[in-house]
Amino acid sequence: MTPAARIETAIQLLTEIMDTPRPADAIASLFFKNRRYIGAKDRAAVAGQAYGVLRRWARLSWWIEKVGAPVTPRTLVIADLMLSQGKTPESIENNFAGGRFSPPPMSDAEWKLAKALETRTLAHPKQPDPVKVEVPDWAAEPLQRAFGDRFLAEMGAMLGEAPLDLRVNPVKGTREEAIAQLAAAGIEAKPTALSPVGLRLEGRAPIMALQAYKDGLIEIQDEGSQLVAFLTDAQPGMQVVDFCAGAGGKTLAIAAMMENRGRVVAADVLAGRLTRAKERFRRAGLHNIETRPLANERDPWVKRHKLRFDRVVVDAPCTGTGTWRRNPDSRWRPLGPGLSELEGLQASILESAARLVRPGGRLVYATCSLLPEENERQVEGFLARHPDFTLLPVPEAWPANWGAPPVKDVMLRLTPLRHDTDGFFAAVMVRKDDGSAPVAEGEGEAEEAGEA
Ligand SMILES: C[S@@+](CC[C@H](N)C(=O)[O-])C[C@H]1O[C@@H](n2cnc3c(N)ncnc32)[C@H](O)[C@@H]1O
Repeated sequence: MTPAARIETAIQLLTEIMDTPRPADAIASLFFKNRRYIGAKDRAAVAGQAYGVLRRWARLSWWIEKVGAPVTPRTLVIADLMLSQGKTPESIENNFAGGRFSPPPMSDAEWKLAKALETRTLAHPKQPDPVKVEVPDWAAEPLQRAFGDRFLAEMGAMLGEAPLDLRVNPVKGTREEAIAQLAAAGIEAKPTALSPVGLRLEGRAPIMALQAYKDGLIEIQDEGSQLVAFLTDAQPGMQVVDFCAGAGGKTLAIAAMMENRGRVVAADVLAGRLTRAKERFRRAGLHNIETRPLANERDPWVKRHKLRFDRVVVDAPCTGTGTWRRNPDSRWRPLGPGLSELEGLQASILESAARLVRPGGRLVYATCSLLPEENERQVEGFLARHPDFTLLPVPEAWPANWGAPPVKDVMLRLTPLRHDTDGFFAAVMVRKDDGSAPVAEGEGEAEEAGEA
């Protein structure tokens, strides 16, 4: 592809991302699937340009609006070429030559924009703090309140790309074996600092094409997500529910901890996600997982199984503010419910799922959000309504034989700045075992769960 064709294709991709209410990753993957003639290097360049704009969106938009131009995929790319890539207006004009494989010629407003940005840099001291660190309006106030004078540093650490983390599946092999297999494929992987079964790769690698992946020895999972799963301290033989299992990232880690013994129920309201998760369970060689599609969090299955489970995980739907490095588009186009709707849903899911926990059992509440409204406030509210639950500090919840706990705090709050993981929150609560809990109804309804 010529540089002009790459620019035009990036503008097309960006237009699809801005116009389609789906995650950018899904849109990009379909975009390239429909254009198989685009080779790997060109694909990387086109995606790099489009994602670069998504990562620099607020600062680019700030400049475009300052100059009085409309914010469009074309002006965003023009501003990015000027401010991030040091191009001149003339060189951009040369690429915007029209014809089959180039962007149509620049309008007067676009030319004026390019000229106005000559000698400028992306950052400007007059940019408001949220613009400097690419924080959208809907999240600025709660994040500023949460981080105080660390706001700029914490959010600044979310501007770059996330590393690629893997989790080694102990059912299939050791971390050393995985490192050796990756090295044989020319991929350097280093042990993660906090997860005892994690590996970190700098840069991208075609993981899914590797034999180690196909054999289930490695899975893609952020180190923070691995740590949340380990806080269950799920033991072989236990009964566990992963209430918001989704595509099964944490279910896999939990079932592997249990060495394939006992039972894990992967539940979710999206049956399609559970179906996709089954393939991952199979690849991982895990046979102790059942799937349970739920109509909603108050599905009658919950009542029928109350007080039955040793461990219940609620990995609640959330704003995903902790994953902005991976999903820069989610800052600008939050696709699910808004914060206040999520707060109600999170409380309702926690309330219902808690019924499943047996006396002495654990309830792990987690999000990939950095917002206290979705995290500490939910846990505090739940504990105030349920004096039969108490908080178990992270160092006490952490499995005894898994090395040092990742943090010394009562609740787990991971951020890219401080832990070099995605942003994650988790709190572990235990139902008191003092004989005051109601007795479980009926027994042995395992056969009701779907086959994994
Ligand atoms: C953060 S994602 C889960 C990610 C997953 N645990 C993992 O580690 O890969 C939250 C999940 O909650 C599910 N969910 C949304 N509303 C729900 C509800 N009312 N009851 C149960 N699950 C729900 C969503 O479908 C989504 O899969």
